Amino acid sequence: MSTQLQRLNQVKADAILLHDKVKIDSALARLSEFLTQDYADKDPVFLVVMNGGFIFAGNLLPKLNFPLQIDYCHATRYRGDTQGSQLEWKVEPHTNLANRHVVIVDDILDEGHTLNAIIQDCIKRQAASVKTLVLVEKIHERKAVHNMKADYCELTTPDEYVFGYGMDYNHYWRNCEAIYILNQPC
Ligand SMILES: O=P(O)(O)OC[C@H]1O[C@H](OP(=O)(O)OP(=O)(O)O)[C@H](O)[C@@H]1O
Ligand SMILES: Nc1nc2[nH]cnc2c(=O)[nH]1
Repeated sequence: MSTQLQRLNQVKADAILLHDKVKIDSALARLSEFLTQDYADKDPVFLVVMNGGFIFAGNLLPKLNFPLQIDYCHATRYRGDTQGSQLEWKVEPHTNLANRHVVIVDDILDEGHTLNAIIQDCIKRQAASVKTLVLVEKIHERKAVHNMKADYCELTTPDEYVFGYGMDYNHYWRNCEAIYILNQPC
């Protein structure tokens, strides 16, 4: 096995389990109830933020038994690193969001710069409403907007780098079915 693969396996072996599959599944069940109450009659667009949002969206959206559309955008500011920098738009939404109820779906609200930029973009596109749906919120005082919170979120993480369930470590391990805290020097 290459040293790179050995290193990646070691990262997973050393990581600390934060939320297991059972906990994530029950968070998804609660989210699907709230979203059904709020959006069943609203013809919403769920705008999935690539790459991190796709596993969360792929598991949650099939639980919603009402008409909805799915689009995606890709904005990144970590690029496989554990520290964020300038936000880069890679793909903008394709759907015309004017007068639509938009729910932005992402894996994590950390400092919130990514979600904030996408919210502003949806407002600029004249969406009727814009809400945020994230799998996990990181607890700290460095939010892009004071006290920023997602509209829909059922899990939190301490102020540590996490991976799994869509979130990467050096572009790997998005495929973990649980969420782990990285336990290596960054
Ligand atoms: O709240 P913030 O501090 O802005 O960080 C959150 C963003 O960081 C991650 O994306 P990343 O830039 O790693 O791109 P990726 O989804 O392609 O991995 C994650 O998927 C969120 O979109
Ligand atoms: N994988 C991952 N991506 C992030 N983007 C912002 N914070 C994080 C984090 O803790 N883990």
